[in-house]
Amino acid sequence: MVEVREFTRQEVALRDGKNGNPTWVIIRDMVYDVTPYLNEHPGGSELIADFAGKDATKDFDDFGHSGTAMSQLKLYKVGELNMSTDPYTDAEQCEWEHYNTP
Ligand code: HEM
Repeated sequence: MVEVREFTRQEVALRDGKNGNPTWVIIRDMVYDVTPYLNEHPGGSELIADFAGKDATKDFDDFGHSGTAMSQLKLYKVGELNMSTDPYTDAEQCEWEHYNTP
């Protein structure tokens, strides 16, 4: 069985694109290293760089990215968010679930 790598939000936050760090983003509980994609992004590198080390789910969805964008994203997956250590408080978690529930 392939082992899924899990990361906490704090671990992802260390990959903030600064000081030579890679640029990781969280989208729907998945963790992506989009460093090689920054300069290929049709919306420009800045829009993604703003979310380096952070959760970009809402903004990614708000733009209404195509299926192509979603499949591009898959190429950069490095793991999943470790939900059991998620530091979100209950209230934040509710808000999170609110915009992630179809
Ligand atoms: C992190 C992974 C991301 C990937 C793989 C990605 C991929 C893409 C792709 C493939 C397109 C071309 C249109 C389409 O197929 O939908 C696109 C366009 C665009 N994206 Fe992203 N995107 C990402 C993140 C973001 C974020 C976080 C934002 C906003 C905060 C953003 C804003 C935009 C905008 C504004 C365009 C339109 C550019 C234009 O047509 O002038 N993207 N993106």
